[in-house]
Amino acid sequence: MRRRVLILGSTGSIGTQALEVIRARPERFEVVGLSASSNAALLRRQVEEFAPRYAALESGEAGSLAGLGAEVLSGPGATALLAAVPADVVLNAVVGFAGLAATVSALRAGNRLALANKESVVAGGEWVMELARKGALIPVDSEHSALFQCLEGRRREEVDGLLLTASGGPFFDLDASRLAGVGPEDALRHPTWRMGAKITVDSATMMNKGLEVIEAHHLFGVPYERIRVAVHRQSAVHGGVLFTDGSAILHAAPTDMRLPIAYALLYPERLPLARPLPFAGERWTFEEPRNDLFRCLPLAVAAGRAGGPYPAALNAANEVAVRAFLDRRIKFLQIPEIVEEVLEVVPDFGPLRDLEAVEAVDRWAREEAGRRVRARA
Ligand SMILES: NC(=O)C1=CN([C@@H]2O[C@H](COP(=O)(O)OP(=O)(O)OC[C@H]3O[C@@H](n4cnc5c(N)ncnc54)[C@H](OP(=O)(O)O)[C@@H]3O)[C@@H](O)[C@H]2O)C=CC1
Ligand SMILES: CC(=O)[C@@H](O)[C@H](O)COP(=O)(O)O
Ligand SMILES: [Mn+2]
Repeated sequence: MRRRVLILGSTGSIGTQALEVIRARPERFEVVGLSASSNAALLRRQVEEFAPRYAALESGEAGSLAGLGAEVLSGPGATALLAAVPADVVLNAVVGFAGLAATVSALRAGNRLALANKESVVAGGEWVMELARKGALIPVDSEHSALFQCLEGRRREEVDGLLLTASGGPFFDLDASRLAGVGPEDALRHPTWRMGAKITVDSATMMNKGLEVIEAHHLFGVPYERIRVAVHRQSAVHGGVLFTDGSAILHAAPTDMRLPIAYALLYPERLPLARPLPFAGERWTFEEPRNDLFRCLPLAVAAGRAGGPYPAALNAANEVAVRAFLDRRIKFLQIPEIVEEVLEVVPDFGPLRDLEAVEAVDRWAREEAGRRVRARA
């Protein structure tokens, strides 16, 4: 049976790799819909190649998608609308908080969600997980796909904790004085993965690992004190489950996002996309994170533990600060500074029980962070 898939964020790093998987095995998939933010030219080429029933564009030249046989959804909210179209699986590969509405829409429609957009789970927290419990969510983030695979068929009461590995990013060996001078071109040189700009900067600050700790806490229901992070420069081991008898089951795979993407799209089947690692001759190292220098990881864990509006505020402040860093309006070390300052002034937002409530926190934190960026620019 061909899986009917919707790819949200089809023009990005995850989206294009998902289409590579589909291109390699066209007999296994039917692309029902594709969506992008503003890259109409690439979306048009994708529509020409994959002939989906729907094409969605949030902003930009939607007129250029006309005449291809696809129904065009355009304007703000087009992606979330597409996410509710009946499908076997929806891949959410949108970047940032903008992906939350689509996550909610897919889950509410009863669609299975292959989730790359970690910001949805970070900002939406328990409330999104309640929606996910009613439907089905398969993680795409490499560490969470690893954990998902290690947990399959295990007795939950025998799980003692989780291990997330971090590459350490391009700056792990630098000292504070050198870190102060790094620019976007340095941060965008990830040592092991090729990814979109936002997540690549998050990897360099270690915010990516902080977001992933929160993501793991919600996806797998494991308390923060039982989630460990180890810096593993080789990015061969992606995660592991620690058991009460002292055993650990680790997941190792090539640094190739097509594997977790394909696993989530065709779950529980595996596609022969790559060869296993050679193992013999490899050297693997596991180190403590440098929390004194890379403040985003402990800030994120503290926000996760605080709960309520804190993770959404952390995420929004980070998105604003990363954008400003990429635009050279602030320095690298000002990213954690701004995030920390915003977290210090989070007011009481009451319980976050719907999208509007989470969006209110996001808006507030963006304003707070934006003011702090302008003060430094
Ligand atoms: N890249 C990777 O290897 C990994 C990524 N992830 C996560 O996956 C998600 C996507 O990352 P990545 O592919 O790197 O990001 P990219 O920046 O490469 O791509 C983002 C995609 O989202 C679309 N998009 C941006 N804003 C909106 C919006 N407001 N509404 C709808 N679509 C939008 C973009 O469209 P357009 O091109 O038109 O701007 C693009 O298709 C992130 O949450 C990231 O953390 C997780 C693990 C690994
Ligand atoms: C591929 C993937 O899942 C990324 O989230 C990756 O883990 C980023 O690498 P870091 O370990 O450097 O954050
Ligand atoms: Mn990851």
